[in-house]
Amino acid sequence: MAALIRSGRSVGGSAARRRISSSAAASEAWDRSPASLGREGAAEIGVPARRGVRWVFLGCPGVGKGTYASRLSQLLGVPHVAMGDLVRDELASPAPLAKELAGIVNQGKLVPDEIIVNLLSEHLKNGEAKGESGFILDGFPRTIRQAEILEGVADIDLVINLKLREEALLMKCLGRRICRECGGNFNVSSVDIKGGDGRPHIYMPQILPPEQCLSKLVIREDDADEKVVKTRLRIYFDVTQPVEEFYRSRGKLLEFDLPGGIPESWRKLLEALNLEDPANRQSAAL
Ligand SMILES: Nc1ncnc2c1ncn2[C@@H]1O[C@H](COP(=O)(O)OP(=O)(O)O)[C@@H](O)[C@H]1O
Repeated sequence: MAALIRSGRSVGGSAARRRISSSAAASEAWDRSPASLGREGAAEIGVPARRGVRWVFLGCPGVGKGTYASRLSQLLGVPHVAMGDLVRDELASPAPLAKELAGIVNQGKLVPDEIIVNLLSEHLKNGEAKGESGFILDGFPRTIRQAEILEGVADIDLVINLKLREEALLMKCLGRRICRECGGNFNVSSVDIKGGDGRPHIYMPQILPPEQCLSKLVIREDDADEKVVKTRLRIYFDVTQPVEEFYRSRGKLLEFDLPGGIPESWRKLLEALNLEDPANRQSAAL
């Protein structure tokens, strides 16, 4: 396990770990990000570039962890590490483990911690060898044991907990489509759930694929069956939700209720993180 995430400096050991507010954590991490530091500029004046952010995304299946983790990874210049993709790559490989994994994943169950930690460790080691620093983890940790292992090897700056009502999660999983060629993620369901009892109206439009992807759309096996999606949601509530408390008690959890579709949610997430997307600034100026 020692191989897992060795790169970068640690921002204090576990005893010295500070309780930091989420927005303070975000702006502190932003200060450390290659995007704001300017790697070339730093090198020119002889200052070594500091490490990239180490953030984690938590949230139920279908909530959109992949979408927002991927956008933030581009914005902050750190790798997006999607645990589900690492598992699916292993499934698609001729590795002897693939068959065993398929049985677990296609039933919506969690892969044993040891296998997951090995897959992640290997991936991060390869990234480290290529000079990568920092990460945005999506889909890890999913158990308290995984969170403890991660805590033993890396200081996490911030954990973003994405939240959405259960009815919407179910619709989003069942409507998810992936382009087998470009890997693009789309959704043929639109979510429109009335507000009431203090809950806001939720509207998330379909995310339709471009023409060239239309004939190449596939459905993930674990999204294809409502029973399997419900199993994944139940497992999240039983096994993964305690991980939220693990980070809440360490002052690292940023709770974020998705307000609607991607443009609105992305804008509000950036606000909550005290970040600015230059692409948004440009389009606002047009
Ligand atoms: N951290 C993890 N621990 C155990 N199993 C995992 C983990 N991450 C991914 N998996 C396996 O891969 C599947 C797909 O993961 P992911 O794409 O992240 O799904 P979701 O869309 O449900 O969040 C999970 O249902 C599980 O079987």
